[in-house]
Amino acid sequence: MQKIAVLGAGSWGLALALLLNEKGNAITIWCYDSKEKEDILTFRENKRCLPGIKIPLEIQFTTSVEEAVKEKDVVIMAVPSKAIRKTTESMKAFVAEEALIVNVSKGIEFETLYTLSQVIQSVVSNPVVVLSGPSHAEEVARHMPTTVVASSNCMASAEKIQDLFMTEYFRVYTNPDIIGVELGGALKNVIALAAGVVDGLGYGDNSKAALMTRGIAEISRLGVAMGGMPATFGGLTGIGDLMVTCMSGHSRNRRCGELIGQGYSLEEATQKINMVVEGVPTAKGAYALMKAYEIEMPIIEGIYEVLFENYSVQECVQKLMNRDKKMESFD
Ligand SMILES: NC(=O)C1=CN([C@@H]2O[C@H](COP(=O)(O)OP(=O)(O)OC[C@H]3O[C@@H](n4cnc5c(N)ncnc54)[C@H](O)[C@@H]3O)[C@@H](O)[C@H]2O)C=CC1
Ligand SMILES: O=C(CO)COP(=O)(O)O
Repeated sequence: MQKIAVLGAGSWGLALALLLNEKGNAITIWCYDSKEKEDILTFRENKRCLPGIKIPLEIQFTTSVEEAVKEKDVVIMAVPSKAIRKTTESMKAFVAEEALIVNVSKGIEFETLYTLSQVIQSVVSNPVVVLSGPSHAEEVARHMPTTVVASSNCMASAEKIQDLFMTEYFRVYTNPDIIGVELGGALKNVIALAAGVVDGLGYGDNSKAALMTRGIAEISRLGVAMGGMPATFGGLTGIGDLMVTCMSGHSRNRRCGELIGQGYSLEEATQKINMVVEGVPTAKGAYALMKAYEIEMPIIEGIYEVLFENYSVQECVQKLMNRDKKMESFD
């Protein structure tokens, strides 16, 4: 039995907490929002983001970071990417030196262009493991077979997390390529916004397949330039996560793109979804990385222009389809 803190009471934090609770661990969940905590305690459910999933009484909730992380063996970071640095700073004084930190959030810190494990590692010296892959909370919470990857610079830590999370419905692989794993998980959210635009515009499967295929080419081009291994982008945290996010009815990023394709503004779309849409801030980081590494990433550039430079989705499609003719390439 491990003592585990889960920081974040949204859909992913809760789904993973339920799994770890089923395996006999002692779970304390930190809520950022006291109203969210009260609602969860009243209904034993988070009706905003994981309706219909009951939360057992033995799972504890607190709004104190100190109470959540003190004397815990494992701390799971399940807050939005923009809050990773602040949340890590707030737990620094209380987290045990030997506690394993598991990041399950997906994004890039815009100010530093760090991956999220790099952000955590810049604040605390605990070993950090990233858990990523095609895994919607709504399905994991209903025990639907799911596969993910645990990645770390320390393989022994990745293997501990593999053992901690493995169940009959949740299969965990390890992969030592942490930069490749993190970039795949973060960047696919931007491509998923584009896939949603395809749905919103009423285009078909041809367009979606094109976006996904050329999207993974863009992700791996940048990922390899940043030190990732090419094979990682063909794996669960690359093409696997891209597929689930671009095709799923659960995907917040795809749905946000769909609303934008239907004519809603970015603000209206994110308000309607009322859950974190990581592709939006990540588009800014991805665009800056594209410039910094001088990599061609036309889909990511197009989404950036739609979100932040007032381009219409029609202009974006036209620009993509009328680029200079070229040979198909994957590097
Ligand atoms: N939902 C899913 O199926 C999956 C989500 N993820 C990732 O997990 C992370 C969390 O996503 P979800 O649980 O879906 O989000 P959510 O929108 O369901 O919940 C976010 C949680 O963070 C809290 N929060 C909001 N602002 C905060 C702040 N400034 N500081 C600290 N906490 C704050 C909210 O109160 C809420 O408990 C994201 O990076 C997402 O990409 C990864 C895999 C699957
Ligand atoms: O990362 C995810 C699934 O692996 C969640 O993606 P969405 O935010 O698009 O729902």
